[in-house]
Amino acid sequence: MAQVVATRSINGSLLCPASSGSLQSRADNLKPASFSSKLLAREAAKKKRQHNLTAAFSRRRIIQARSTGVEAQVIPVSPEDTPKVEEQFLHLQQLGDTSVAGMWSKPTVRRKTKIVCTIGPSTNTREMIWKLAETGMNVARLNMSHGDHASHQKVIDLVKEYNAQNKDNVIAIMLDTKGPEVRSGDLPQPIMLSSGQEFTFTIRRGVGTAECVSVNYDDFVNDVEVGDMLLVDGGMMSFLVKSKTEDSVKCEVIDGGELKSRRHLNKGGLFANGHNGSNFSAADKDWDDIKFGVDNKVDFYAVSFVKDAQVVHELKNYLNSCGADIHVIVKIESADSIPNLHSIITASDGAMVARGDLGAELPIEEVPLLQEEIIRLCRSMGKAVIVATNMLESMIVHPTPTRAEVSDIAIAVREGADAVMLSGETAHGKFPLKAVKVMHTVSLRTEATIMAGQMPPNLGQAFKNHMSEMFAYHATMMSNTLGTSIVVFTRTGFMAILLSHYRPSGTIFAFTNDKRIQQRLALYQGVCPIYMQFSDDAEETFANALSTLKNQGMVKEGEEVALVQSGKQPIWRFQSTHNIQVRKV
Ligand SMILES: Nc1ncnc2c1ncn2[C@@H]1O[C@H](COP(=O)(O)OP(=O)(O)OP(=O)(O)O)[C@@H](O)[C@H]1O
Ligand SMILES: CC(=O)C(=O)O
Repeated sequence: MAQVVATRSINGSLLCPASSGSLQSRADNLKPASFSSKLLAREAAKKKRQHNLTAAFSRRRIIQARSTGVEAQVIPVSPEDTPKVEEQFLHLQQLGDTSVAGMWSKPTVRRKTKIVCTIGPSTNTREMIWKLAETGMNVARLNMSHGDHASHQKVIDLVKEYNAQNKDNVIAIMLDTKGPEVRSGDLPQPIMLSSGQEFTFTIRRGVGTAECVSVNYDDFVNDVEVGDMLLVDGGMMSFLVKSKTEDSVKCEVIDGGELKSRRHLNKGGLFANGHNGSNFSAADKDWDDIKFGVDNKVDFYAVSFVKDAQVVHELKNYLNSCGADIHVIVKIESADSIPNLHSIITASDGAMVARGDLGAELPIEEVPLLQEEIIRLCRSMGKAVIVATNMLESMIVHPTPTRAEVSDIAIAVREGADAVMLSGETAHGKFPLKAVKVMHTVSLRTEATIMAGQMPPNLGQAFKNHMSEMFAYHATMMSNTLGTSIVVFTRTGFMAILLSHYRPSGTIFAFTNDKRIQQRLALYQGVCPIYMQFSDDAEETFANALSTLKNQGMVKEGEEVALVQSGKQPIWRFQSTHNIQVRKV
């Protein structure tokens, strides 16, 4: 039986949310901060800040004390990247977040758009994983094109250790497959190549000199023609093919630069015979990596160069056969995938706009249009969507971003991405923590200007026959109208993910009794996942959840929350199947 319980009367029409006083005041808060309002807010916060900073210092001391038992690790980043405590919290206060002293003060709480960080040499230590998590990382990405299983294992273990210690702020793990890509081989050190000089790519293994480097694709020589233009990393360097032998391709450097190890090669179009979306099953390394992910119970696979839905079905069948509950994010990065976008996304749990390769395979001017389209499609289909690559590229070497990069993040947030991703910025950049902080601050600021109720027009349509979708829709409407957060109980994550797709303006506090689900939910826009044992009694569980939120400073005494109990298999079926309530904390 469906039941809707409201413990207070709702004035005004749901269709005219602006008539609600609480919404109006929230709208006022969302207005872009003027200089004067910023100054007033600063004045008012001045006293509080003194107190908060003292608390922040003690919290930092606790964190430092926790890590003192750990063997010292070399952090290969600039010392400037270590944020000063004051600096760390000031920007939150400027954005109106005055709850910086509590354990829930972690930036993840208020920000809705999640941050994916690629872990590499700059960040693969215990200290840096901890710092990234405290600065705002929600998902740790492991790129299987680099490193080996031992190095990735170390990172997975560290993230799991962090999660075990910080139960309120868990980090999801995403394993990004190498895919059927063409890469140059290892070099003892980067080599400088100048325009006009000759350079050779060879299919011979293990070559890495100043004149010649190996390529990992046996059909490379057959696939390349004299006159072709080879692009490194999507165009950072380019090479004109001048001649071929049985095992090598001689080129003239057109756009020179620094060639490093394992660089991505494109042909300004497609390589044939499987590179650029070959059958996924053809890539043995990918299967080894997938199994590695199953063994380590990662949360997501990001699958490279998906060209059709078959690849996703194949992977999902495999995961079912070994009882692995891992979600599949398809990377949209090959020209072949574009005509099949709808079926690929339907088969998956979400998509990544992998702009690096997308911009190498298709004209770059198509990338922003495709980004908008892929986000729109994912949101209308209730799938997660991540925007990736070059978001803060200049911060690999500089401590501040370009203004264009800041706008890029703001656009992805406005378009409604679940997450924005950092690649080289956190993997091998000089300022990984500053990059996360910029992403956090820009996302938060942009979100503050987005008005409630911007759900995709056809989302409700697609789901209108399902009871839980109807409840997600109405819970969103109710919480938007009243200006409350939403509290939801979920064993599979389904209901929390569903709510996230409706993009309610308040936080979705998702209580789950499964730690893996808590981790998975870290990717989803607006969801704050909380682990809690459920009791047999629904009422007792609700009360526990509300007191947890209150005790941790997530909601205040007297505040109202919209509480949703629904889903494919409601938890307390015998008590009530579906209900939405408004409760006073
Ligand atoms: N696990 C790792 N070990 C060593 N270096 C890494 C690792 N992960 C990333 N890197 C470095 O960081 C760079 C940026 O990471 P990113 O994940 O964007 O890889 P990419 O090779 O540039 O592109 P793609 O995402 O298409 O694989 C890499 O080119 C590599 O130099
Ligand atoms: C992320 C990635 O693989 C790309 O942008 O190509």
